[in-house]
Amino acid sequence: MSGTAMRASQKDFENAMNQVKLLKKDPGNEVKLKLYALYKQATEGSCTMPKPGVFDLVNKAKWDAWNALGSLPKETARQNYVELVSSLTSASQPSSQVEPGADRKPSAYETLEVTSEDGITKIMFNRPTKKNAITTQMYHEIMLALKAAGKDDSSVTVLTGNGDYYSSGNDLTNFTDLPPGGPEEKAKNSAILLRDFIDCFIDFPKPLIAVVNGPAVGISVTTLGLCDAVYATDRATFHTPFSHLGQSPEGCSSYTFPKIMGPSKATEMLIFGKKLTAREACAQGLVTEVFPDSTFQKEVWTRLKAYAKLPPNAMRISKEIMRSREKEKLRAINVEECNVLQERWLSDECMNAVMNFLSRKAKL
Ligand SMILES: CCCCCCCCCC/C=C/CC(=O)SCCNC(=O)CCNC(=O)[C@H](O)C(C)(C)COP(=O)(O)OP(=O)(O)OC[C@H]1O[C@@H](n2cnc3c(N)ncnc32)[C@H](O)[C@@H]1OP(=O)(O)O
Repeated sequence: MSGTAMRASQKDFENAMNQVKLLKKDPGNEVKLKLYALYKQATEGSCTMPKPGVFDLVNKAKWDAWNALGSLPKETARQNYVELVSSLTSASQPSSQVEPGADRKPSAYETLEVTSEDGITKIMFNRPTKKNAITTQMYHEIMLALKAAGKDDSSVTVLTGNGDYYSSGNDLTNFTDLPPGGPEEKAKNSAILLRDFIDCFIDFPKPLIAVVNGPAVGISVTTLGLCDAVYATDRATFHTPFSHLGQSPEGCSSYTFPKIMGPSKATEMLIFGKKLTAREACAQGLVTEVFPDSTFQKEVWTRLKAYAKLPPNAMRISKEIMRSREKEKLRAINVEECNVLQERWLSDECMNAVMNFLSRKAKL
């Protein structure tokens, strides 16, 4: 088939189905759901299947995607399927032009961009089109990057985001990828993953600085309480909508937030989900300093480069003496929060909130 104006034939459709199997890169859960829905609509017509139960996350996500196509005609679904596959295959074609930096070593990370320069290791969340939401793969990559940065010869480490968001927190599609043991096994594995992830922050040996380039949500806010300094653009906001999501605090925030801002301000954030502006978060001690967005990057990086010239061993030792008394306590709090969350993730309140977001009924 050439051009999108022509109707896709059955042959085009079959070719597209074969091309999907040959895709070199996993197109991600959302695209796979779209492909599934279009395939079902093209071959069987509108969805008449009974809706799967709320705990049957994968089948429910598939059902939602198919059902959302309503009465889309079979021919249109076939056409859309062929076009979607075509866009995926052309995106994965190697470019004939040499990209700048093509001779650089391929990155060890798919979801991060990690660079080391001027004594600073910068770990940048790099899923800008998904507002840097943190997938399971990304949790693992951040842990690897932090462990490597803790041992490299840089003096300070920076966490930041690519694009307009710092991070929208946990990627809610993490809830749909169920192992054979179902939601219980997923919740158990996720609690272990979360505990190990947060331990990497607790144990990080050098100054760890968050450069908050835009809004931050959920776990990307709570981990700020474990960083050594937080610099934010005045465009940033800070939002922990745990109750809205049927969840409870993580990242040791049940301890660090009341300590930083006092119990009632922490209650507003962690229980009532109040979203703070950068200036409010600074007044409450969660943010170290706020900069105008227009000069944010320039001012912050000039300052960080100066800090990175300070003697690295002195900085390490000072951090150790400032933080060591709290480490055991933080680890214990981390375990406790993960245990509570493991139960919360299986609750109707949490499942419904996640499903509402995934079926596009709710946003924060
Ligand atoms: C069974 C147990 C499993 C448990 C697994 C958990 C493992 C560890 C958990 C640790 C706990 C962490 C707690 C938290 O972090 S809570 C916070 C979770 N985050 C959210 O609820 C944010 C949800 N996102 C939104 O409300 C909005 O996207 C936004 C951030 C307000 C931005 O809105 P805007 O209109 O500007 O942009 P879009 O919505 O169009 O976003 C662009 C695309 O990005 C996708 N997106 C954004 N954020 C997320 C997210 N957190 N999870 C998944 N996808 C996200 C969005 O869907 C758009 O995608 P599209 O272009 O394909 O439609």
